[in-house]
Amino acid sequence: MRPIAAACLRQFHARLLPRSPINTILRLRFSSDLAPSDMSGIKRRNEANGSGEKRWKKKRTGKSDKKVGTGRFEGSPEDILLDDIKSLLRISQPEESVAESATIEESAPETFTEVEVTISTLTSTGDGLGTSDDGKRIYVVPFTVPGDKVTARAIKNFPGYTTTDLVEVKQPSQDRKDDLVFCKYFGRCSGCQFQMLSYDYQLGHKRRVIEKAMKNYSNLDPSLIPTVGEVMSSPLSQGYRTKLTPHFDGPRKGGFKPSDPIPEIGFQARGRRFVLDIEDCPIGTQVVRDGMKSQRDFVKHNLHTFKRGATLLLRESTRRTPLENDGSSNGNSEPQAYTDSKVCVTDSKTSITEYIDNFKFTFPAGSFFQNNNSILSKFTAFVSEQLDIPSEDGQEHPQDSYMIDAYCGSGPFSICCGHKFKAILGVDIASQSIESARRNAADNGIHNARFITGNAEAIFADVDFPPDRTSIVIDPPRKGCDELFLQQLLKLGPKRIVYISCNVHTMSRDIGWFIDSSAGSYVIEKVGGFDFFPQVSLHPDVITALSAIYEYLYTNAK
Ligand SMILES: C[S@@+](CC[C@H](N)C(=O)[O-])C[C@H]1O[C@@H](n2cnc3c(N)ncnc32)[C@H](O)[C@@H]1O
Repeated sequence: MRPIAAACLRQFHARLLPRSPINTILRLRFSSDLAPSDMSGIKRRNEANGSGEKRWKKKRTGKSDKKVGTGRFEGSPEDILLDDIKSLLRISQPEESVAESATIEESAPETFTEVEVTISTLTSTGDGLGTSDDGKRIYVVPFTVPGDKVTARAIKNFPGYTTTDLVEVKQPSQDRKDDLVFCKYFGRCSGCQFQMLSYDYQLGHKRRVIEKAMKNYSNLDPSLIPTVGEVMSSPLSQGYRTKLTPHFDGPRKGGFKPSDPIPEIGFQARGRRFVLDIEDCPIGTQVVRDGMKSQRDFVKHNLHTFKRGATLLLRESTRRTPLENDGSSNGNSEPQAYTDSKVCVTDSKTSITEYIDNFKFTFPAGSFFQNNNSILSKFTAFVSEQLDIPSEDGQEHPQDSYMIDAYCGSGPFSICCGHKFKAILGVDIASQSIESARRNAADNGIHNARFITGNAEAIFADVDFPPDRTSIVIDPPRKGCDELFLQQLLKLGPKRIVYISCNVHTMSRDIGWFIDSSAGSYVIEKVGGFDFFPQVSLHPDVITALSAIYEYLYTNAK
């Protein structure tokens, strides 16, 4: 079950730098009642990972566990937060003393007592961090900004750090803009924790998260990492989400009874395991917000029909009606060619429609499609440009070039970028998405595309495109690419690779492995971000797009 804001971001330690004991020790996971910003799946994660204290004391094995291979780094929010804590601890006290002696008790406050904290850092997960007076303990304080002086309530102690609730901002940072907060659930809901930051500040922070991720998790020499570009803003910073999934809990057995009270219907409460009742969510598009109200009413009036708790689906669908050419204008010089009307779909099997520019996409409401339509036009245009293969003598994209669309979903890249390629091959593990991709390609006049269902690496058995005239776009889920896929990609050696990710941490891991393994055959040309999730930290908050250019792999072999 996902709360309102899914997320993404992460880290690593340069292989060329010495790894301190604390690096390894800190690869523990949260085992608290609290968790970082994305609370989804926390129960399962806690059960799987055991106690944080044991993990803290885990000894390093001497092997990097952040490379492709066994025990590879998964880029979870817990790992990322812990690495940020580790960095701050390292600044405030000698590494050895932290690594060897950290215990829960050391300088730990009593649970539920209040502490005064000055926030010095904003983590990649979106939490503020401050150090205790003796420098031996870090306080993790949600909804804070570097420079804030706050009172926080200790919730749970771990070796070296304490998770807290924010009680009061005693002296605000100059970067805190509380008048920007637009949602009445701010501070209690687990989503949209950046509302008190200007949008420019949010974009700057997300850029720093990408920089940190590439530096810490790619294992690459810094000279191989280009300057991280600006994070491109979303045209809409509120009212952009075309999909919301509020949920409610229910009895484990026997279903709801007529006498049962109406449960809380909403999103995970910040730092708690219960659902916060949410009547309205202003980051949803208007039709999705309206749908939320009517679905809440539906649950209230039909509670007895639910056997247990449920996740509600609210998904925007667009009906586009061509206009008669009556000379009316949309305000630009171009006459308006259509009108769009929106409806909210709540059945996951119902087919819905979205447009990116004039490209039309239909897919089942429950399947994957990007949730912020407002940014898709400039994002797909950017990806299209990165896929271009410069010809020998200039900038022109050769006519006889080919495209691979790995993790293609219902085909947005094949369709928005595919017109300039001679042939396209797409792959996705979800057969439903592949059916949609085939239909969408046909509907949009892309007749040279073939889509196959399977693991991404299945593409390599099927592809016969000449590598030096092939571009590939890779858009994996948050866990990144499988090792086998990366190995075969390296073997194929396509001319251009555009890696897109909603988890910059696993992306950095994969790209680091790839660049390193290519032994100079590939270089990273560009790294930057697109802010798909304004107001939100981590999951999925920034989509990163990176392009690597093929230099000479296989040149001599052919
Ligand atoms: C982030 S989505 C991207 C989808 C598409 N590119 C888009 O922008 O709509 C990741 C996609 O990877 C697919 N996927 C997950 N694991 C996969 C695997 N092992 N092999 C191939 N596809 C996979 C999912 O079904 C999903 O469609």
